[in-house]
Amino acid sequence: MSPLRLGTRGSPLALAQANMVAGALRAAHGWDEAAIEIVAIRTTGDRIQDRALAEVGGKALWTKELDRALFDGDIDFAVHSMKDVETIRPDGIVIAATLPRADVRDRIIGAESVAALAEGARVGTSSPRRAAQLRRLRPDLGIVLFRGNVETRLRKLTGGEAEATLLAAAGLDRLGRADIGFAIPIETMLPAPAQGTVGIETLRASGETLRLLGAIDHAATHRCVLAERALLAALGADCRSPVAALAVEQGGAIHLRAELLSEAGEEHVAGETRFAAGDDAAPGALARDLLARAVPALRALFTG
Ligand SMILES: NCc1[nH]cc(CCC(=O)O)c1CC(=O)O
Repeated sequence: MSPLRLGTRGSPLALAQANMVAGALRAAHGWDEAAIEIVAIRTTGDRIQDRALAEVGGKALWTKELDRALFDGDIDFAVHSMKDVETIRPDGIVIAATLPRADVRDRIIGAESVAALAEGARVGTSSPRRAAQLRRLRPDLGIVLFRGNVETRLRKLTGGEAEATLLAAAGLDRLGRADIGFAIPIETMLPAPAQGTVGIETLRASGETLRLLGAIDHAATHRCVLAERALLAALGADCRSPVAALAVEQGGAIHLRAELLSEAGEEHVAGETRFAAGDDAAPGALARDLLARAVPALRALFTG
């Protein structure tokens, strides 16, 4: 059998996640090391390091090159942090499987909590959601742009470019950095949609590959990711919008919480809904409820 080609970005986190997927597939199918070949592909998002991605304007910054490799047949499937995957995907590409969700929380590095930050402290982040949530909680804080992978951001912190930074617990854990930072409770900061989830995409028409990937799907995580992404779609939002959302499934019911913020955090609307897994209309209904309750200036940030 020729090896299955796994496409991934080349960052240390992306490679760690690619190896988790390869390991899960080998275990599920009893394959040896040679059954999967890891193909690292540089994306536009990896190339542009000096600007806030929200300013770059291009679409599908983390996925375009991997999508093309799928369509060109250069890879059989692609592994992504689902948090970074565009809300609207090209026709023909499907999420074949998701790994079990990791810790969904953000961690703060440089202080024990958001409340414990010194008056006027600078916090480095490039995430509009984190910046807005921080400003809402602590209008006195300064937000400075932090781009780059996890190691780069930690180096900027050590270099004194900010007093603190926020990073996803899932990424730190997967990079073997479970030792740093303090988890922020989700009641204080709701995470980004799909935070902590690794997804595997392939062509809808890939037949046998789709079936092989399905063997490692964690169904509850998959349903929660789809619910969070359906909310984003109904809002007309993407991974650069100041939106937080978290779905949790328990006993066949999904609890979906969400929050919209203005960029400076002064406007805010939050809501939640509970629905039976399989009720595909519920996330969109929550999105419309949030938009209806948002003040016009906040609603204007979304096109849904
Ligand atoms: N936007 C970058 C990104 N995409 C996924 C993760 C972490 C892993 C995850 O949330 O699944 C990170 C880093 C971070 O936000 O700290």
